[in-house]
Amino acid sequence: MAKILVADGMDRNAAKELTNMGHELVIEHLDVPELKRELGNYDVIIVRSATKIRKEVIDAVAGSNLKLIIRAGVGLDNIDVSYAREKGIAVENTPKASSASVAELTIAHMFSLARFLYISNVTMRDGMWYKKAYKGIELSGKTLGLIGFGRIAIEVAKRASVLGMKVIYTDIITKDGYDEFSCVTKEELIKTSDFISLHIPFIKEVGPVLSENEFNMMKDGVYIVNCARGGVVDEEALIKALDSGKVAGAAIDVFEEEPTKNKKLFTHEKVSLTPHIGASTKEAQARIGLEIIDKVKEYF
Ligand SMILES: NC(=O)c1ccc[n+]([C@@H]2O[C@H](COP(=O)([O-])OP(=O)(O)OC[C@H]3O[C@@H](n4cnc5c(N)ncnc54)[C@H](O)[C@@H]3O)[C@@H](O)[C@H]2O)c1
Ligand SMILES: O=C(O)CC[C@@H](O)C(=O)O
Repeated sequence: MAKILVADGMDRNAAKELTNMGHELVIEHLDVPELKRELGNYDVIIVRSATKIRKEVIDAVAGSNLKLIIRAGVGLDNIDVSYAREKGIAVENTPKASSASVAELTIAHMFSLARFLYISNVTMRDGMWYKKAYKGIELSGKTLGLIGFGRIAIEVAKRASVLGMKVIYTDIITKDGYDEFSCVTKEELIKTSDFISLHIPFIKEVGPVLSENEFNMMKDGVYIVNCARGGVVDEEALIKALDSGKVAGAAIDVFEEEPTKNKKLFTHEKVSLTPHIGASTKEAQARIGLEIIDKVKEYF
């Protein structure tokens, strides 16, 4: 049986099930010095995005009891994965569970931008009635360009096409079986999309895939949605493009630093914001819980 540290919370039913299976669960968020001191006493740690497991933590616990790091989610950018594996610590994630939830948030953000939902909720609370200022657009008939065409983007594409959008995508890997959507080059996507939504991992060595150069190539009045990772869009270049009017609006769930301190971005009148909640639905968290149970069963 395993001693498991649940560092960033998890679905209550799944936690109960792990306990019923005989595992010992401690539910507590630890900071880096505490992780370095205490993580070696556990067999497994389960994290979401708040806990970072970097080289210094891995070095402190290498050769201890710790055998498995489970990322309750998709992105592994908060863990030094190859270094952990080099030190004999397995790393697993739960990649399938949240795709529908993130896709729904992406679509919600597109509506929010198109119809000023995010800003009219603010100004009306201040007693304003800016009816004339909020002349929106329909999503129907617009071109949605998806950068990355994996699990989440495919769910976005299906929903967007039902709304009457033309969906195009670009990916570094060829994707078969999606003839209803057009695969194009990144450059063509950037030049022809009315909405651009990103669904790729953040890779430090690659850096942002949308920077000043890409913004300059876009249609005037384009909308940007990022429910993928902070860092895949250059925040300063985005602010500049919003200020110039090149970008009509941006919806952002994920930030270069979280919680974000980029005041210019989070107070911008053309930005629809959520605090990294793509996977934060009851259904996604319940499915993630089930995937976690399967992962623990594989090892213990
Ligand atoms: N906002 C949230 O709460 C939330 C929740 C889950 C996942 N995510 C993010 O969404 C990302 C996508 O998740 P997924 O499950 O669809 O992953 P996935 O692995 O199924 O799909 C990612 C796709 O991006 C492609 N890709 C990678 N780099 C690319 C690049 N530079 N240009 C074009 N294509 C590229 C890959 O080939 C792959 O097809 C995750 O990496 C994660 O960072 C965010
Ligand atoms: O765990 C979270 O809160 C976010 C998860 C999400 O970004 C992911 O990559 O799965």
